[in-house]
Amino acid sequence: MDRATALGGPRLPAPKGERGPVLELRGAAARAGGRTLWSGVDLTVRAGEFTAVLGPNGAGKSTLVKMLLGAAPVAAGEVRILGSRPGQANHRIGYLPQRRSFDASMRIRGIDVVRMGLDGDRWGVPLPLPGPRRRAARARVDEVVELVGASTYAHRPIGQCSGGEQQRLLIAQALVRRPQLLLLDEPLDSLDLSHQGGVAALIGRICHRESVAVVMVAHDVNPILHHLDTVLYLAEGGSATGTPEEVITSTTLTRLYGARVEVLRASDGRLVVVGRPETTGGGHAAVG
Ligand SMILES: Nc1ncnc2c1ncn2[C@@H]1O[C@H](COP(=O)(O)OP(=O)(O)OP(=O)(O)O)[C@@H](O)[C@H]1O
Repeated sequence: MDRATALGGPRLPAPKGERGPVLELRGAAARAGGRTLWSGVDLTVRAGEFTAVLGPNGAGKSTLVKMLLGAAPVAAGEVRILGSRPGQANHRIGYLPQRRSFDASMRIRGIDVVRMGLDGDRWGVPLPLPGPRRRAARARVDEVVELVGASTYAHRPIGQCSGGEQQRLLIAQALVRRPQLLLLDEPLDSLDLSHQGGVAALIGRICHRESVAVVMVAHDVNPILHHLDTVLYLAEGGSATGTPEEVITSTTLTRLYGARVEVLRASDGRLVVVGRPETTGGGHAAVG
């Protein structure tokens, strides 16, 4: 299941251009605050694949995302994104950081927030463009707003949009430059259940229909379970990689945590982890 063995050793093969994997980690390790957060991580993500990064608070999930953007060092092993080292292909990556929301008094329109993703400077004032480029930019913004189903509220001040609507607009912003990889850090956090389901389905659709590779940090796997191809579970400094059916099992999580953990399936199909040595208040009712 851990793919290190299947892929044979820590060295990465030579880049294969656009047809190669979008993301590859081989024997990768992360350090922060003077300690190793995780090590020996192997992961391959290809175009159109949806990967969830799960694990308890403090396991180093956000640090992984920062590492992929070149904002946190690779402590050991190899990491390659779109054939380059982390940080060198960021213009081809759409990124949605953790816990971003807008104050109710924020007057800027949703559509302008989306447009900022196109201009590169997400929080600056868009530069005036010559006519044809301006029209192309406007068409792309409209296209992506429609893709995320935000057309009816995109012209409202973003501060007046609901959390789920804001999240859709931010996903549109991350998508507007046609990224090949979408990095999402807990995009379902703080959304109610119905919005979680809607945004999860949207991300699944973007991934599988538009062939965008998605790597998403999640606390609860349940809203995305049916859209996922791969799970990377980080805990206790180690990792497990594979399909959700391979990773989210009593056997795998017991091995990873080094303590008895039971995975139960509720009658509605939701997975419940019991006995996980949880480090914070996430509870035992979710997997992640
Ligand atoms: N720059 C830093 N300096 C010192 N410690 C750091 C730094 N960045 C992260 N850490 C620590 O590394 C650990 C992992 O942090 P990270 O944010 O990656 O965890 P996480 O799995 O995303 O957690 P959560 O689920 O709570 O968001 C935490 O203990 C955090 O305090």
